[in-house]
Amino acid sequence: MALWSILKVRVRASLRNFQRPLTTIASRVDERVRVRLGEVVGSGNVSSSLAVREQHGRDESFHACKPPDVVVWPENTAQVRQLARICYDHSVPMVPYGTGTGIEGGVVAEEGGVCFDLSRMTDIVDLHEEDLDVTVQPGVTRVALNTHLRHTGLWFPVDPGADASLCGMAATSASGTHTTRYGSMRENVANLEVVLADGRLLHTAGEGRHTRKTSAGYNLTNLFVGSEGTLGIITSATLRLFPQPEAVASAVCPMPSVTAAGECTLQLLRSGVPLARIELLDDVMMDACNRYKGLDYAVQPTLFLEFHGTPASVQEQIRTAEEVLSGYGAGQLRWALAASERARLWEARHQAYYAARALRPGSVGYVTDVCVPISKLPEVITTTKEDLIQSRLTGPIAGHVGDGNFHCILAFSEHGEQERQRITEFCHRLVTRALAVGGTCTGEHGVGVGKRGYLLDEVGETGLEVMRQLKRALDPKGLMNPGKVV
Ligand SMILES: Cc1cc2c(cc1C)N(C[C@H](O)[C@H](O)[C@H](O)COP(=O)(O)OP(=O)(O)OC[C@H]1O[C@@H](n3cnc4c(N)ncnc43)[C@H](O)[C@@H]1O)c1[nH]c(=O)[nH]c(=O)c1N2
Ligand SMILES: CC(C)CC(=O)C(=O)O
Ligand SMILES: [Mn+2]
Repeated sequence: MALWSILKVRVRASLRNFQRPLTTIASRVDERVRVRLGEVVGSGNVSSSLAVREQHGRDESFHACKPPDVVVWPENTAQVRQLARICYDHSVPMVPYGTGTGIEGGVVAEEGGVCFDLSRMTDIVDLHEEDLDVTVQPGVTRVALNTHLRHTGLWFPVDPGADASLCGMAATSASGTHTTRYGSMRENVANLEVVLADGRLLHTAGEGRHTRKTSAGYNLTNLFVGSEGTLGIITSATLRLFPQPEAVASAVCPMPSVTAAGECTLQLLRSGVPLARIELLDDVMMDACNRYKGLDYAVQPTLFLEFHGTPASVQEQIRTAEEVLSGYGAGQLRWALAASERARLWEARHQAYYAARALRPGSVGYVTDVCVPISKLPEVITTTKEDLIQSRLTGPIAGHVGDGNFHCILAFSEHGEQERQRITEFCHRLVTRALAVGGTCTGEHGVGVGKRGYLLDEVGETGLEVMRQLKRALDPKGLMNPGKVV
């Protein structure tokens, strides 16, 4: 098929996703099943109310709501296993739900079924301070964990903007602004407890094991990291912890262009400065953040930087970074040294999504999430900025540039058909551009329903077939979060 025809088919498929109305799929959960589910969790922990189902049938993205038939709130792993067994016996789909902050429609109940809301499993089960690790249940969020750890001198660094559940973060292979230094969920999960579709219990690294490394057999832990609820329900995660840095300094640094910011980022990474954070916000994003958070930063492409270490090492890192920055035309750095100032700065970055949408009150957000080899970042981000202008789209750019990962946040009105089409076409061009230079269609948000059409291009026929074989082996009836990823 000619390239143009492929593009048209893809765009049409994406538009269908956009336009799908809120639908209620014929219930596959009959009264008999509902009663059995209620017997496991108790009547206060199961609901078929439309409001509750609609709330669970969508995430924070534009993807159309499809409510599950029933929502259950298990309180422990034994209950999750019993519920899964009932669903398995009756061939009912299961959709795990963390905090619903996903961006690719991961919790949308494509085929109805039972939504497992895990927010009532909130125990921090095992904290091994000497081993630098902790085991948490799926209702524990990243902020709750770090609040709990505050007085231990330890912390968990993976920080998506939202206060997501840590098991949901494992399920989507999330990352955040600290990933450039501390890694994403892929590097920071040591073990997972998983309830499989038929109710069996799996410990991906063996029960009770929490080592820094292992070479014992297949890496089942990282099979489940990023599996988006399609292989099983994560009922606990063992996570690596880090000592809280002794000294921290953050800075805001205006740059002459996104190209200069991208090239400067590369040079900073090559210089060996162990940057704790390096984020790019373009001029439109800076304007949005200023307005949304009442800030007064210059409206131009800007790097947000952070350095961690001993006081002496932070000073040295800053000296090297300033030398590099000045070579790329950086403006005056504005420092945020007090904890409260730093918190304000990073809160503005974490809420970039809402700031972008506030540029158009009442809008919904379409978020892109490409990641490219870091050497390709300046070129891809520059072309993307030009494409945005040519397409007459308002799409602030926010990037975890230290990882080669960036987002355009396209705020649009649900009623503007032509604009939707331009957005879909722009997003398709962006993913194609990223794939062409050895990149990925999603650096951190996952495939969900939004990126399914790109997996084949990215991993190839054999890659996709092996993924599907794994799925069939673990979920032979296709009940785990159907319609997602593969
Ligand atoms: C403002 C803002 C800012 C950001 C983000 C969102 C928003 C609204 N995100 C996206 C989102 O926070 C991220 O994908 C989280 O990992 C989602 O976690 P939830 O608990 O909300 O999962 P949610 O409930 O949304 O589910 C997401 C997927 O995981 C599955 N799932 C959830 N819990 C599970 C469990 N216990 N077992 C098995 N499957 C499970 C679900 O079935 C679904 O497929 C993000 N992301 C990112 O990586 N970096 C970022 O910087 C940001 N920033
Ligand atoms: C909604 C997205 C733009 C959130 C995200 O990944 C980010 O802000 O980095
Ligand atoms: Mn992000």
